[in-house]
Amino acid sequence: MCGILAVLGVGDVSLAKRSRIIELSRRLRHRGPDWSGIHSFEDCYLAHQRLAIVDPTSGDQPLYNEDKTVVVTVNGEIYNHEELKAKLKSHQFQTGSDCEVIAHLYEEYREEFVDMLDGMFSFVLLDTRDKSFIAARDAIGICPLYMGWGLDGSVWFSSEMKALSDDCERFISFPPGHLYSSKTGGLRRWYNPPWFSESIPSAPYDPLLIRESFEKLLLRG
Ligand SMILES: NC(=O)CC[C@H](N)C(=O)O
Repeated sequence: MCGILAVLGVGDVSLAKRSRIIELSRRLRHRGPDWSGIHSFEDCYLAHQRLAIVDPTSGDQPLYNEDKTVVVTVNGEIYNHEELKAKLKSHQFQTGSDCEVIAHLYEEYREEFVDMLDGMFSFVLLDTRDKSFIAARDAIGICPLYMGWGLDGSVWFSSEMKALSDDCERFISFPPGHLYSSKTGGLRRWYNPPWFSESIPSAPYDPLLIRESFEKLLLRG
């Protein structure tokens, strides 16, 4: 599981606001009993409740890039993290967490890396250099994510509705396979498999091929 809560642009850097966000993050404690973490940058807060799975000793979150200008809070598991790390030779990883790869991929590819991830995930990433942020959810929505808007102009993301419903004027269930970018201010679909198209398949029915494809998928899991 793991629980994530991110509050961006809340316009309040008081201790009272920080305490409120920690209190709200505690509402997700049942999702992650192993660690509680929070990173704040000006009026942006990223919190995490961790159920430690990959690298329990050093993978506490939020996670960062090398100089800590990129911060990320993640629920989920990135199955192909070793493969992706191998592509990021010039990067120095601080932990053995599968999720750290997200911060480094962002440095290389900006918003265009989400379809490189093989796994189940919901995450929020803050780039402190320009205070922009992105949030994304896996292709079919295995990991939950909600998004909300506060009256003060703040944008909220949470694994469960209960951490944002009291403080947001309105909120939605974050659509699976989508990415939110603060730069464009909107949601867009990152998951675009060829079978989303309306075209009717012309390949003849081949039960053996179907069986082999299913087996391949199961072995990968
Ligand atoms: N439970 C989770 O979402 C796990 C997060 C991350 N993969 C870890 O192992 O810590």
